[in-house]
Amino acid sequence: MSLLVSNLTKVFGKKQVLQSLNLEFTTGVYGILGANGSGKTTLMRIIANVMRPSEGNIYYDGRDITIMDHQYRDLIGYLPQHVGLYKQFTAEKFLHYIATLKGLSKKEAKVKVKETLELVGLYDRRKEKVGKFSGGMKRRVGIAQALLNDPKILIVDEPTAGLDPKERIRFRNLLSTIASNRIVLLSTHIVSDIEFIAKEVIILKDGRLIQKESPQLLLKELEQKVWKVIVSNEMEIPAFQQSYKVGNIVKTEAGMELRIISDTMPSPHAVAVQPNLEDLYLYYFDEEVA
Ligand SMILES: Nc1ncnc2c1ncn2[C@@H]1O[C@H](COP(=O)(O)OP(=O)(O)OP(=O)(O)O)[C@@H](O)[C@H]1O
Repeated sequence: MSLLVSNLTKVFGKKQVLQSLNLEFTTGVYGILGANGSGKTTLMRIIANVMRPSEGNIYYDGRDITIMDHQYRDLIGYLPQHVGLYKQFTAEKFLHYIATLKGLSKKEAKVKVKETLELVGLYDRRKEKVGKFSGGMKRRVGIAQALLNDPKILIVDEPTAGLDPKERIRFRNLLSTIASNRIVLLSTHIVSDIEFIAKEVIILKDGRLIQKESPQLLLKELEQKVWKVIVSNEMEIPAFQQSYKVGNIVKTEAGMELRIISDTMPSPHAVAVQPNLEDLYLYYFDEEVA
């Protein structure tokens, strides 16, 4: 199974939001990482076939998705950033309702609703109203609805926003399980979401592809670019912040320890340290880590 994004461009008015993107996906989780406004949602909407590109094509197993039309839609499960759940419905009733909208027969719906509720760990809570669920549980209902038609391609936009750390881990593991025989595209600006589960990380900046690599390779490329510098006087910190990207600053017995991302050694006493994905985010996006 393969999904090919070819020369994809999207323009809104005069603004070019996606610029000649070329990407290929096979089964597994792909993390789409980018700062706010980098084009993640636009890319996902186009792949989900709810928005048309200005230029370029998408091919599923070699076939243009515009020609496949509803056949392609049947292959897609999409969980947008903000999904409207019917709060008065129980989880089970809501899923039955969506199954009807997706054109499943009553018999198919019965099987799939049970199966997806079990998969997302909500079968025991199926009789409870969705409005009473926690953020994580609502996201799991969202995933369940996206999986009802047994999609080959699952697209989830910022799925862990607003979840607590425990819910986030649970959600990540769920996506990992689902991806064993599907393409899962996950957009996020939270680095830890993709650190452990993504086969590849796609870094978007201003609608351009900056990197597409496994997390391991991306980190390897950062070796000798992440440094630890200890300063004895706090007054020295602003000078480093002006000249370099400075990550965490920690107070230690030896003084203030600065984590610095720099292609060159930032000070004669700097020591190279093991890079992590937070460093990667700072390296590519000159911003605070979310
Ligand atoms: N329908 C639209 N009309 C005009 N501009 C749009 C439209 N949709 C998105 N944009 C603009 O396109 C750019 C990319 O938006 P997009 O939502 O794809 O980014 P994103 O990476 O998903 O950001 P976020 O993380 O904030 O959701 C933004 O500058 C946004 O304002």
